[in-house]
Amino acid sequence: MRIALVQVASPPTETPRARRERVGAMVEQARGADLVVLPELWAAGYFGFESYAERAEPLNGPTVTAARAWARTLGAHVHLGSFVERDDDGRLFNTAVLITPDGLIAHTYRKIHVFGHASREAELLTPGDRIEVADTVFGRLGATTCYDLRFPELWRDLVDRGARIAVVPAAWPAARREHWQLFTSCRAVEQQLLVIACNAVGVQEGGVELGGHSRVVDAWGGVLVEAGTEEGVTFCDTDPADVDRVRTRFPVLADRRPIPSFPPRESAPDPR
Ligand SMILES: O=C(O)CCC(=O)C(=O)O
Repeated sequence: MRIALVQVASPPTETPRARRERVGAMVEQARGADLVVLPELWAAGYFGFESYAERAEPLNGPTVTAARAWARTLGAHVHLGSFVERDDDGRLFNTAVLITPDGLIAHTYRKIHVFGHASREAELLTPGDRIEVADTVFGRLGATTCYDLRFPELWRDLVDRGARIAVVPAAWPAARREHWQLFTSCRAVEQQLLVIACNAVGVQEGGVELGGHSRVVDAWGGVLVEAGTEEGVTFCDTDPADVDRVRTRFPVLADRRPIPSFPPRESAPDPR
């Protein structure tokens, strides 16, 4: 399996159409990959909160339509990262989408843990309330988006649903890059998954610098590839069956035990 991580910048002055065309040309450089992965909210720009409403689109809007065409042209799966989705009731979501080489939507995931620290995402977007996995030629796959990396219970749920691969689109700031590296490695080892994590780069609204360092981490914790802080395409070759080999050789997941809850959850103190 050849993976291409497409690290994208979203400069505030660029128009949506110009960005789609520029990113489309970058995706073209990923030709030969089986799975092409992009970051979180690259079309709107994660920190472009003022434009979320204006740039929100339905699932058949310009961003997903462009990504479906890229998938067909490359004959590859394209995980478009995520985009600001507007549903029929006018609610906005941070929605990740996987597209097959035929241009069909194989999987969507609306980010559950919307981010509210020096971020207006939690104010503007509705959190998702569903976790789903998709059966692909690479194995069963799920997605979690950026801040979701900090919530291992979501990841364990993916494992319980049979996921072998987790794709993580992100707009993770450079200021917390060590956390990004730590959590992507940690989730891979703890959940025994192949983690494919694609981050944004560049400086966005408010002067926030995104951290790059998109990476692929195998189920043993090996960092198979790690990009730098520039825009561009980074390739990684791996065998997704390695996940099963790790789970068989070191069957931690089979050793799980029911955990008695103390104090009872309803009387647990507020940790803040
Ligand atoms: O958790 C973090 O430090 C970054 C989260 C974030 O930027 C996001 O969810 O978009």
